[in-house]
Amino acid sequence: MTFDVALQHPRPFAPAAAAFPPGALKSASLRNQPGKAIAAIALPLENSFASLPPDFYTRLMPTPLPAPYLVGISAPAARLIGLDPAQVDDDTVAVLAGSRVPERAQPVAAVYSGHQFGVWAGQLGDGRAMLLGDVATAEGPMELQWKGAGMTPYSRMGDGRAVLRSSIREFLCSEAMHALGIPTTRALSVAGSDQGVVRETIETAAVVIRMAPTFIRFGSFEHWFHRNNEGNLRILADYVIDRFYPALRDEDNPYAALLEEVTRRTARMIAHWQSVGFMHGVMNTDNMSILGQTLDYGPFGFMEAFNAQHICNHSDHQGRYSYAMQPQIGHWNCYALAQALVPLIGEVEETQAALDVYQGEFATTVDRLLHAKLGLNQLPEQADADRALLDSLFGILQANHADFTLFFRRLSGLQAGSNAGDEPLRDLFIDRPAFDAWAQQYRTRLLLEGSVDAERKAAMNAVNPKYVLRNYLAQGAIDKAQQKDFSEVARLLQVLQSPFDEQPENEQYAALPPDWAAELEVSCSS
Ligand SMILES: Nc1ncnc2c1ncn2[C@@H]1O[C@H](COP(=O)(O)OP(=O)(O)OP(=O)(O)O)[C@@H](O)[C@H]1O
Ligand SMILES: [Mg+2]
Repeated sequence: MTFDVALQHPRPFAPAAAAFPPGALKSASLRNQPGKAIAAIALPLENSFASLPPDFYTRLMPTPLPAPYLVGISAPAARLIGLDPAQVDDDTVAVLAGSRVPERAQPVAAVYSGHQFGVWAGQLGDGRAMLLGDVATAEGPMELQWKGAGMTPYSRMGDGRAVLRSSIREFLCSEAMHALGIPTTRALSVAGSDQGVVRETIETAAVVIRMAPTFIRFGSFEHWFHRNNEGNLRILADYVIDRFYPALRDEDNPYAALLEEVTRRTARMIAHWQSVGFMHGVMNTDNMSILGQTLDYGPFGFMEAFNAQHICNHSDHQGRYSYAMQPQIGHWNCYALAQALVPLIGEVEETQAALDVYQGEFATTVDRLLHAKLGLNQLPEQADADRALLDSLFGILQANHADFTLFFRRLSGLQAGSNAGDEPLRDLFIDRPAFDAWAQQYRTRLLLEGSVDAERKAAMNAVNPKYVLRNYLAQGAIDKAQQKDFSEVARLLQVLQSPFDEQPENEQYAALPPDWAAELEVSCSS
């Protein structure tokens, strides 16, 4: 399938405003009363983000949840920040829940704006997320953020809380995506409480601790652009460049270089999503990380029965964020960021040039990833024929609604010289002759490059996951957790942390969804 990344721009670039009013925005006032800081765990926290002027955030304290308990912890994420996952005592759980604040924490909620479903939404901000600070790790400074820790000045109509259901989903998927090698924010933990939270029904509250070098979003830049505050726009861009993209400082126009690099990373991230069938569900510009990491796991889904038009977000009536649309929307979102950076870049042409790298970067990455999924080398003279081979593959996957993950995993077992081992693959298709015809083309292509079955199988199994977070698996863990049995959260996490391994004892986690899960719908409610 060729992904179409041509897009309708929201509007032409506006010229940079001649002058910006100084200090256009005062930071929102603090609504939460500061609580008492208690050294529950001795995290050596700094807060680099809080060194920005106060316009960028509000200092505040989380609202404690009563009697918190641990629902899940990611051992690798814990070790990354120097925590021993086996030593989680009550004080630590209280910190993970936002019920206690580490002594060195300087909690802040950040302001941002954004485009939601293609429409300018104005000011949003961390309505339920709060940054504790950052910790030095082997991978560089890592910010820790509570999600669901109470109201902030940016909560608007919301209650500042997150429910157990959505928190488990975010926790599991963050770590699953990381294990798949896809750029993403991480998740350290989920802590729950019996405190009720009103959604469609009454659910219970939970807090996830997320980790990322920064949670700055495209919408953080759009915020200052739309307020005509070039001073703060520049402060934010300089902060991001100096801290996260220091090599760009030496470029002739560091702001254009920033846009180009973020555009490239975004294109690559979305190419990775397409390659594993991940659908984000809410690709609003306030959910786009300035680091090109997957951010905000709400109504996401992994493709099961293949349908390029699949919409994983029950509330997305137009299908704006369907699987097939994701590449275009990634470009659209970069456009919104570009618009916000025009005042710093100066030249509209230079801005456009930085944005124009998107299609090429996406196409190159997706082509590389799809070749790897098929176990094929990229041969220049075969480029057109390979495109046709991929087009016909996606055509039969679509026509047969074949399971995306199982197809690619089983494909590694196909033999180049014989159809003797085809049955598990053929079984995924209703139209078996269509599969046979495609398999014959594929075999011809394998033989052309002298592909060796065993080598190809090993290489394909290293890129085609066996285990992804299917909605029904997440739901099974959630159902048990809602009965206070957290064992399935732990087990599923463990399975998903090695998605490419065979794990014979966990075969059932690679199975097709049961009938009851076919109509499972995921809403924005979280
Ligand atoms: N329960 C809530 N209480 C307060 N604000 C909320 C709540 N749910 C969402 N928001 C806010 O609504 C806006 C858009 O919500 P969205 O679902 O994209 O974000 P989120 O899931 O809360 O957070 P994040 O993007 O940090 O993962 C954000 O400003 C978010 O903080
Ligand atoms: Mg969000």
